[in-house]
Amino acid sequence: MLETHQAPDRAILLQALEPKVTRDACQRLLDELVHLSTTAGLEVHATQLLSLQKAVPATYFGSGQVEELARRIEEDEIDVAVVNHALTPIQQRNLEKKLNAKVVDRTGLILEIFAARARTREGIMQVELASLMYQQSRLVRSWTHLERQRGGVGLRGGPGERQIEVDRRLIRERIHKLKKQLEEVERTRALQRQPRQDIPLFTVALVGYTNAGKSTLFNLLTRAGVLAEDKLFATLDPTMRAVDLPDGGRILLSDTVGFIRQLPHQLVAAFKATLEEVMSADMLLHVVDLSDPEWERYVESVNGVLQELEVQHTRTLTVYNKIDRLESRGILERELARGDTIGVSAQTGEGVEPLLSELRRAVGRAMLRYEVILPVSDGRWLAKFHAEASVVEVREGEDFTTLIVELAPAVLGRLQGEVEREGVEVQFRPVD
Ligand SMILES: Nc1nc2c(ncn2[C@@H]2O[C@H](COP(=O)(O)OP(=O)(O)OP(=O)(O)O)[C@@H](O)[C@H]2O)c(=O)[nH]1
Ligand SMILES: [Mg+2]
Repeated sequence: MLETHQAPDRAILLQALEPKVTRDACQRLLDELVHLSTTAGLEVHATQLLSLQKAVPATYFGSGQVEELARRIEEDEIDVAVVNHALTPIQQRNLEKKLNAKVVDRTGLILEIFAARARTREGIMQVELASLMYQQSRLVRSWTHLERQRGGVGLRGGPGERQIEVDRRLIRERIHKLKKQLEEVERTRALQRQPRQDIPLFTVALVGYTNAGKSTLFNLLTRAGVLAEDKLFATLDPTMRAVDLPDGGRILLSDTVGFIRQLPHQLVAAFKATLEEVMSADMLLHVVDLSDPEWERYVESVNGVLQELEVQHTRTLTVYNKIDRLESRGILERELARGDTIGVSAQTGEGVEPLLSELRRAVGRAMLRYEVILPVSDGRWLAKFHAEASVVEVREGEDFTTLIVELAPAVLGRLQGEVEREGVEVQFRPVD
């Protein structure tokens, strides 16, 4: 683990210049790595692009390059080399030996960030599981690490195959146990969620590239005070809040973990449960940081993940955020002309009213609007409507109360059935 509580580790960030990729594109990947490394609590001392025709099996970079790097690392007293690629366990181990520094690859770095940011029990377990699965493939390395710690004391002839076996077994057992616990947590969550499926609240999930401003927008919309900071992955576990829309009506809004290009596959699997909220949402708000020159590329990555989650057909409104930072509004105007888009600044609040109205319209389209008339004395059914429907208006009469409610078709059917069975005096009338 990177020790973020002490003085930050000094890091050099390395990106290969591959033959088919332009120098500009590689530089942008390196810029993103700077962002990720800072988020992980590293002090970025230097960055370097290294030409690479083909990855070298033993050390990833070529031997001349590695020697030069080793010299620089020693001179500049660098603690960590971050490589913006997936290294094999062998490459990582060899590089650590030759560079005499800790070597972290892209997956390892993202795991570190996720581990530091996990909040809920489920999130923490998911990260541990992903990280154990990552370690499992790297056991050789963690074994050499153990050997170094023991300082060659020679426990029963020193750690050998037997020690690897023991470590392997321990990791396997822990993985097995975690998987079971996670299943249990997920079952409980599914149970807790069940009543919600019946509640006719329109569910909206915020999705988008990391740092796009989802949590800031979420806060603005809910005033819930959810953690928002200028670090990547500030949100790891989804948060859900009810939001009151102008002219009545409520939605359930959920904030989600930021997406990222090439999310390590171990994490995609581990975070599927976290993204369940996205998969069951009625509508997605795809938040885009329009002030980032890379925004188009990020939109593509996010769409890729949405496709993986099989939600590419869910109604999506693209929310161009951070418009307060734009020097010219030309791009914004061009993008807005495409439709199903809106420009906002989650920071200044600009554009939030139109966004709320847009949500209001979406709810209106998805839900049925009914006028319900019930006897004033019937407190039980009044409470039922408040609990199970979105009550837009209440008109108190002398003998009867009239409600304007919005509800999902399935809920309407169920409530009408109950009214009939119980023979209560409740009338429904559609409103357009
Ligand atoms: N100028 C400006 N900054 C913004 C705006 N919205 C968000 N930010 C800033 O952008 C940074 C990231 O915002 P977050 O809301 O944490 O982003 P996020 O999408 O939730 O990020 P992850 O949870 O890491 O995926 C913070 O420093 C915000 O203050 C905006 O409209 N304008
Ligand atoms: Mg966030």
